[in-house]
Amino acid sequence: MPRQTIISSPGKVLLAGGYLVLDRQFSGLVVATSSRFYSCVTDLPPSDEISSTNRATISVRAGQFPSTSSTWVYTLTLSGEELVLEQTNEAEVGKNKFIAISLLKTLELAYEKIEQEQGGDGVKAGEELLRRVKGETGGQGLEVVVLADNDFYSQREQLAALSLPPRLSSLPSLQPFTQLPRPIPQTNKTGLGSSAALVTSLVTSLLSHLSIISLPSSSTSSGSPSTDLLLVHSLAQYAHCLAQGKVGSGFDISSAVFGTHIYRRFSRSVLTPLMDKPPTSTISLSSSTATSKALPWLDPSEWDGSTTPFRLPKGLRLILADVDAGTDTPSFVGKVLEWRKREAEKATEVWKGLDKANMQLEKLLSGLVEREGDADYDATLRWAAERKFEGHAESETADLLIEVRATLLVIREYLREMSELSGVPIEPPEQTRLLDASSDVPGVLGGGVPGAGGYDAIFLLTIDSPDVISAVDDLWSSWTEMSVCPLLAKQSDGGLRIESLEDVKGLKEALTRV
Ligand SMILES: Nc1ncnc2c1ncn2[C@@H]1O[C@H](COP(=O)(O)OP(=O)(O)OP(=O)(O)O)[C@@H](O)[C@H]1O
Ligand SMILES: C[C@@](O)(CCOP(=O)(O)O)CC(=O)O
Repeated sequence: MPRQTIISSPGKVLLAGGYLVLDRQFSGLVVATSSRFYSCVTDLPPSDEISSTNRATISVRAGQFPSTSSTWVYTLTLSGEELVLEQTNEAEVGKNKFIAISLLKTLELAYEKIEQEQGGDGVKAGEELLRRVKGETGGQGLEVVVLADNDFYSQREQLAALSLPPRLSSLPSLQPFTQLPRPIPQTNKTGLGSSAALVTSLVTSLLSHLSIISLPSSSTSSGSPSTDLLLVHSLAQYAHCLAQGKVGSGFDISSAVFGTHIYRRFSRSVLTPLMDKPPTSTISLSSSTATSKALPWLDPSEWDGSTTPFRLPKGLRLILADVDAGTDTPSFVGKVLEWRKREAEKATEVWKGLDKANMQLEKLLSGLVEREGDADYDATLRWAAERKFEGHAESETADLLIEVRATLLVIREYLREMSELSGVPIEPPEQTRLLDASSDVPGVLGGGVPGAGGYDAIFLLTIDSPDVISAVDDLWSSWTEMSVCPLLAKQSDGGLRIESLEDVKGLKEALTRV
């Protein structure tokens, strides 16, 4: 049996803090999802041909997409004082920047770690890295298969093909890792952060497989993270920023690594020296290039972002929907920030007010977490599932639920004000109507547009009761103004996870399907 390493990362929902979280003064509430992205690394067997001792193959296949257009093959060659990574099938399948950069930066870091451990002989460290890529048995290299839970991509067509309506109750009928008909660029994503979860699981599975790091069996933001986990975080942030061509806030990578938490970003200057390096596909093994190493900049002690523990209270549920209004997602961030610059005084007022409401939401949700053990907690949630939160507050838990509802409305008001002032449809009127109607369903606390907003998605925070969920499902399936397709995902606290093949439903079948 060839050696195999499987790592998964959760998707994300930025419940509160969109735009604000780009600025270190403010933080955001990021909730990880139960839907995950998997990266499976397996040793390739030795080849029958006389394989070159100074070369290894690394192939990465997006398992649920057409394999002819979704397998990227690279060779890693040791040549003098360099390791060179080259894609061999670019003419046939094109590039996948997120994969190519993740591979290169992971190998670069792996090389630097080995060099550090071995006391500084560059070429020897390069040889050792190549040996690890080829595995104990001297195989051809590594085969990676990446697979995302169905939620990451729109499943409207797949449901229609099974004659199923786009309802929550239909989703379990889809095969896990359902095969999608078109290549990735022609596939609609749902906003769970496929590229961040891909990069995070990919770099971690490779570092782990090459014995560069060792991970705890599960990672959440509650315990203090290990140095290896923090290093994975900085590497994934770096690779993701390079592939995106910009330094975003990084909340998506942070939740892919640590799970649900309150996120405060790292200073852009942490990554500037690495982002400014000229692009290259080689790793120099010469010790005279010590100044251009990545490791010193990725050292966790240099990173000033923070993750503060936070989770949704027991008995509440996050429901998500992919809203396909048929619009392009324009570059909202640039326009909003332009407006913020132009009208600094007004924007600061809005930013501060919105931040206060976001932090109030965090305080109320944490207040509910503290009450989870109270004798009346479950009964109060049952009460809330039937009422529309009007009327007399019957307990402190009820007070908190009512306040959560009010605070979600305040946050939405601020986002609409931002929309109006900046001219960017963060919560456009179509979404307002959908959110208002959804918030009117008994047992729904409220909702909003996650992250940057727009027409793409909505989230609801509800009492986790089958009646409430099916009432939401009914409303959404009868909604005519836009097509609303629910996702299966719930909130989940965990971040990166080591997986075993048997424990993930459908994974074994998906890995053997070509
Ligand atoms: N299953 C996959 N296999 C390989 N690459 C993928 C896969 N899913 C996404 N990608 C990569 O991520 C890119 C999409 O990244 P982009 O940053 O545009 O979207 P995103 O913000 O992650 O989207 P969303 O949040 O909607 O998932 C794709 O072009 C592809 O390079
Ligand atoms: C607008 C912004 O704050 C959030 C974007 O979130 P999302 O990708 O729409 O979930 C940008 C960022 O944080 O990088």
